[in-house]
Amino acid sequence: MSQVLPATISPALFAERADAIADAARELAAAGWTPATSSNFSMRLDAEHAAITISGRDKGKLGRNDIMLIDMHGKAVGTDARPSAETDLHTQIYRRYPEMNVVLHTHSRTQSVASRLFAKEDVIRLEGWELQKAIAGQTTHDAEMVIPVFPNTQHMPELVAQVDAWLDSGKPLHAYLINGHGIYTWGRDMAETRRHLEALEFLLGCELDLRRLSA
Ligand SMILES: CSCCC(=O)C(=O)COP(=O)(O)O
Ligand SMILES: [Zn+2]
Repeated sequence: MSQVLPATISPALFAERADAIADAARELAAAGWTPATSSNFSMRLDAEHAAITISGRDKGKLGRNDIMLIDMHGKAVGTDARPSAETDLHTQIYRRYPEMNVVLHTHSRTQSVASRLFAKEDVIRLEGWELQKAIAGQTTHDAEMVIPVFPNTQHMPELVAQVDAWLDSGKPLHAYLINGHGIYTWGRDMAETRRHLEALEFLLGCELDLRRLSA
């Protein structure tokens, strides 16, 4: 499927972002965090557009042609390809956080198990871990960082509404889990977002170990 770009987006910029998404996806897939075609990834191109993974593709085998253009309402632009089923969660972050340029969503085993275990409490409270400082704006292990766990649903507007409600309440949000599903996190660039994802994977694993050991 071919991608036609609007005159305002240079082919070089689209290619650079598509390659960055595909490279990250291959590495995350190699870590086992994108089983069975799961997960989706996007990068902002400008105020109105983002590049995002085409739905259903094997995230370990992505190339430039597996990435497509969408507008900030999640509509395909210049292609008949179908964007990720979870596109609305990406565009929501871009609309709510103009400074954020990358959104990564994965389904690792640790993320999936933690989402089920902590769903009973609605949130995961991280405190006392030095690696919390890998999240932008976190300056000490002493501060509590709260990661919400939202109920899963196949009805995307409900998920979007849950995230909106959290943000509208004024609580900070660096990432969230969806129960039985996976994690979403974001950042100003790919390196920052990868750092967030890796730190959260590690911290969730530590919390699971603590629960296991204190059982
Ligand atoms: C087989 S995974 C189910 C859908 C999902 O959760 C996911 O992350 C991948 O969906 P996409 O449409 O982005 O391929
Ligand atoms: Zn998913």
